[in-house]
Amino acid sequence: MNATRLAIPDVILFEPRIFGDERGFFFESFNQARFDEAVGRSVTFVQDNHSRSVRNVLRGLHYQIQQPQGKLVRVAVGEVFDVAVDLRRSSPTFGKWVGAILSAENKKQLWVPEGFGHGFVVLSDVAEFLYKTTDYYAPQHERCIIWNDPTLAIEWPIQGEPVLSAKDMKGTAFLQADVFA
Ligand SMILES: Cc1cn([C@H]2C[C@H](O)[C@@H](COP(=O)(O)OP(=O)(O)O[C@H]3O[C@@H](C)C(=O)[C@@H](O)[C@H]3O)O2)c(=O)[nH]c1=O
Repeated sequence: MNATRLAIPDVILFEPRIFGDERGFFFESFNQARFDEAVGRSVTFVQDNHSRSVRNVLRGLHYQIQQPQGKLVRVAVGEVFDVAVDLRRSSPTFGKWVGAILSAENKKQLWVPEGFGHGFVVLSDVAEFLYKTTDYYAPQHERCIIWNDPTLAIEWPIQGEPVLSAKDMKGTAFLQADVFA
């Protein structure tokens, strides 16, 4: 497993070692000891999520202002562009974003720590998105920043308008959003 810190160093891209043979493939999709070593601390996950979306669906930018969730995300079907936005005011990279292509083919995983907004857009006909979270879903603490916020200026690799949930259409501007200390 290869672990690479991105331009926001707390965000880590994992590339698992794939064992292919005539039957298909095998890889460790999660290894607690290796994960903790790469992150540099002990991380506990409490929830696993799985969503399916069609092309151009954009989910995000989501976070929980209390009970913040670290997320280890991956794609089992299709391809997405996945984004993490640093929402920690005290961070040197506050308001910056990083993105990565995650796909069933490349099997990459992104570690999006607590204190980040998270979202993705689907680049294939369908995508199945799997992720582990470090805290439970708490809708009362859920916040959404609008995907196309001009201050964040995320370069989503799509043409035209994405497909959004009613909730995500009403996302807040970054400059008005609740953020972390
Ligand atoms: C996220 C979540 C949703 N739900 C329910 C609430 C709702 O009825 C339905 C769909 O929820 P949403 O529209 O919020 O799902 P979705 O837009 O996929 O939300 C997810 O987006 C990505 C980008 C993230 O980062 C996740 O943390 C999460 O916020 O599922 C749960 O029961 N548990 C959960 O953990």
